[in-house]
Formats: sequence, structure tokens, C-alpha cells
Amino acid sequence: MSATSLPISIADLRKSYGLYVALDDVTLDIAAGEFLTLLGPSGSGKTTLLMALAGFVRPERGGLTIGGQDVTRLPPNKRNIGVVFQNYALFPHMSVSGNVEYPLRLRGVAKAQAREQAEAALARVKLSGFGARDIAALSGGQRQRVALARAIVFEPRVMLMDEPLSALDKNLREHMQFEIRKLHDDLGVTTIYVTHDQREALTMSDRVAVMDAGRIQQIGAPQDIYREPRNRFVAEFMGEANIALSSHLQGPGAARMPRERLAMIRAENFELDPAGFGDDRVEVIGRLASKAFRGENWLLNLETAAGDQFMLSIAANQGATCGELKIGTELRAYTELGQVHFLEEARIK
Ligand SMILES: Nc1ncnc2c1ncn2[C@@H]1O[C@H](COP(=O)(O)OP(=O)(O)OP(=O)(O)O)[C@@H](O)[C@H]1O
Repeated sequence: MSATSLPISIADLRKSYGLYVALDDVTLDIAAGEFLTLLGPSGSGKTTLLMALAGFVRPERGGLTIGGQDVTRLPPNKRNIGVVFQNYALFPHMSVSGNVEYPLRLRGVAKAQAREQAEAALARVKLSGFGARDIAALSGGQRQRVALARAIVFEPRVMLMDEPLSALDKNLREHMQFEIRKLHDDLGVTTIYVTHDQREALTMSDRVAVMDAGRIQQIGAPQDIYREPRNRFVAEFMGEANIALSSHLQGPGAARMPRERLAMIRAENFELDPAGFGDDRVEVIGRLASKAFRGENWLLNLETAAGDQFMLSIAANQGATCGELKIGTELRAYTELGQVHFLEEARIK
């Protein structure tokens, strides 16, 4: 954690557009130096929350503090926050250094000093020597780096990033996920990152806040949220979740489950081979409705007599026979009681 990183506190923040409540009394504390991701579907309020923090959206009620200072009524340029948007928002008519120097020039930093700081920021994002280039002469990944350099050049206390990688192709996107995380770790600046990509959220974050309908449905470390989602919404938004009533599951393990609860089992926690399963065994019996080869795994869809659908993800190196399975075949899939997670009945309202 660097000396510049500060904690953020969001208390009962509310924002409506007409009758539509975009932020429904959001309360959230972010530790100094933390990397927190807001994850949620389109329209869940992620950008509105970020913009309220940046000062571009005015909440009707609630408060925001950064490092203990109340910033709720402070204009954006007084908040000392670095912002990176989806579409880079670079000035196309300025050079790379012109773009990176811009926030410093706005703050009245002298030209020579600004140039020096811009060079240092460009070096941080591995763009040393690119200063004189035109923005138009850069690749998407390089432009995103310029946007990052521009956001860090004035040593902000907080960084806000709104889907900064969504315009990039998959490989570059994955590479940049690590680069951004590394930059965060080097600078130690408190970061709030917005995405609707659950894998990106799991990869990058210290904690993830899952949002739906203007509310935080769950907040926690990536592994905890993935393993122990509290409700159906979070379970289904994070990975392949099979959800069924506990009374619809079979095997000796199922007999020891609480009754009439919603049970969640991740697709990758099923196996087709019973070897190694004992008295904790939980079974699902169903007909193969469809199958798909996805490179590292096979995805099998079973339909049970009770009408439940189960997706099984069978590792390709263990599922050599999956290719031969005929649609309509009855299959028995196995997991352990320890892999069954019980949900609260519904999403938090
Ligand atoms: N200026 C506005 N006027 C009216 N409604 C708005 C305005 N800005 C946002 N909204 C509405 O508020 C809700 C939340 O929007 P927001 O942009 O915060 O969602 P999001 O989770 O960031 O979505 P996305 O992933 O699509 O960017 C949406 O239903 C949106 O239509």
C-alpha cells in the first residue's frame, strides 16, 4: 500500500432517474489500497455508482467519504480521482504525451515538469518512447495504456475504471487484466473497477461486489462468492450453477441434506465415474439432452425425471468417452455433499 492510497466509504447512496431507482441505498466500505470490482448485468447501476464517486452524478441522498473527507458535494476536479473509461476518451488530435500531460497542465503544472511526469507514467505502462506518436498510430491495447498513464500521471488517491478492456480482443484483454492488476499492486492506489465479465472480476479483484437492480447482492473475496453465493442471482451470474430442490437429489449424501432447500452445485464439481465417491456421494440421474466440446472440457446437459436441468463440465482429459455418448442415454453423475451449497430462497430484495 502506498502513502497515497485512501479508504472509501459509501453510505446509503441513492440515485433515481424519474421513477427508476438506479442506486438503491448502496452502502459499501473499501479499504485503502484495495482492488474492488463492481460486477453485474447491464443496467444494474455499476456506472452510476462509479460516476457518483467521480462526482459526475449527483446522488439524492447518502454520503461519500475518501480518506475520511466528505466529498459528496465536491466537484469532480477537486476529488483527485483517476478515471479510465471503456472508450479511452483520449484526445485524437493530441500526441501521446499531449494526452498524458493534459491532467497536469489542467492543474497548472509547468510544461517541463509535466513532460517529465508524463514520461514516467508512460514508462510505468511500458510505453517509453511513444510520447511523440499520434493516438491514431496506436493499437487498441496501446491506447488503453495511454489512458492508464493519463489516469495515474497526477498520482490520484483513487482510481475508477469502467469496463476499460471491453473493446479489446480476448488475448489482449487477458494480458491487460494482469497488467492493470500489476500496476495497481505497484502503485497501491485504491481501485474500483467495473465489469460485467465474471471471469475478469474473479481474476483481478481483492473483493467483488455483485450488483443487481441498484443493489449490492453480495460482496466478498472472489473464491468465497464463487463457492458460497447467497442467492440464485449471484450463483447464476458467477459461472455454471445447477440449482435444484435438495429433495430432487439422490444418493446417500442427499439423504443427509436439509429438506426443501435450494441446492447449488457447480458444473465442474460433477463426475461421471463413481470411483472415489463414498457415503457422502450425491447423485443426479438424467438423460443426456445435449453435449458440446469446449476445448478444455465437455459440457453435458442432463434432464432429470423431475424436470431439472443439470450442466456437467467434464474435463476433456478425463472425459475421453464423452464424444461417444449418444443423446438420450441415461447417465448418472456424482458429486460430494461438501460440493453442495444451499442458497437463501431468493435474491435479496
Ligand atoms: N442519465 C440517465 N437518465 C435516465 N436513466 C439513466 C441515466 N443513466 C443511467 N440510467 C439508468 O439507470 C440504470 C443503471 O445504469 P448504469 O449505467 O449505472 O448501469 P450499468 O450497470 O453500468 O450498465 P452497463 O453495464 O450497461 O453499463 C439503467 O437502467 C439506466 O438506463
